[in-house]
Amino acid sequence: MRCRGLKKAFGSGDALAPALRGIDLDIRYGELLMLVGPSGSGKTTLLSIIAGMLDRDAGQCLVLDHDFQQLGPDERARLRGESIGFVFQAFNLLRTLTVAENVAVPLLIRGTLRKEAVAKAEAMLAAVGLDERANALPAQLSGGQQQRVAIARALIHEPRLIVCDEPTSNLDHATGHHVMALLQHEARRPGRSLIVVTHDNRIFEFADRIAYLDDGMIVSVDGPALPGALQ
Ligand SMILES: Nc1ncnc2c1ncn2[C@@H]1O[C@H](COP(=O)(O)OP(=O)(O)OP(=O)(O)O)[C@@H](O)[C@H]1O
Repeated sequence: MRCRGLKKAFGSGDALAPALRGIDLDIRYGELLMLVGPSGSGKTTLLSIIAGMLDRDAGQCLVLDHDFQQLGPDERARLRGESIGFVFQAFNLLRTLTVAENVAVPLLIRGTLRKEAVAKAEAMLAAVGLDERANALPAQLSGGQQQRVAIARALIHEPRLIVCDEPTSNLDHATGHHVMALLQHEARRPGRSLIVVTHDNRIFEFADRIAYLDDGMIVSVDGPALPGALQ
């Protein structure tokens, strides 16, 4: 992922409010990058542009060798569905499907047979410590358990880029560490990258680099320098 001079504002006229004011950022394969900064500093806006959910106003952004903004709606949806896994603050679980079926959805959409998809979902649920809840409905789970279901769903189709907005916000310390270890393991696999927006300083230790945002700018990047990157 490579962003240069990325700008985004919301509103118009007198109410125009810049959210990103020129972001330069690279993410390499095998890396877990955290985006950290005060509320309103632009973290979710940046994540949304990287994940192709929001258009930028200016600058460049190449994700998995594609510029989302140059793609039509079908191509965008296909690239997102195949190559990006999402973990949002709102878990967006489907209430009428079981936990295993929810996790299986990304595979079912891609045409995997139901039996195979659910078996994979059960294995992924075991990885997040929820195999015993596979047949429950989401409403029967705690917030932290639903968070882990959302993480299992984001990983099941082995996306090359995983974007997470506050993935540990509903988790206790031990569960948060367990989930971050799983995410870190995913980021280490060949051809993978992971971006985590977080306020949770208990998980900073899992980052390869931490980019600090303030007022729509990256003010510093901690961690090993990237060759050729603007830091
Ligand atoms: N859809 C929107 N419409 C108008 N303004 C928005 C919108 N989304 C974000 N903003 C504004 O853009 C700025 C950056 O918001 P953003 O949500 O990216 O910050 P953040 O760092 O993720 O904050 P938080 O940590 O509270 O989630 C804020 O001033 C916010 O009010």
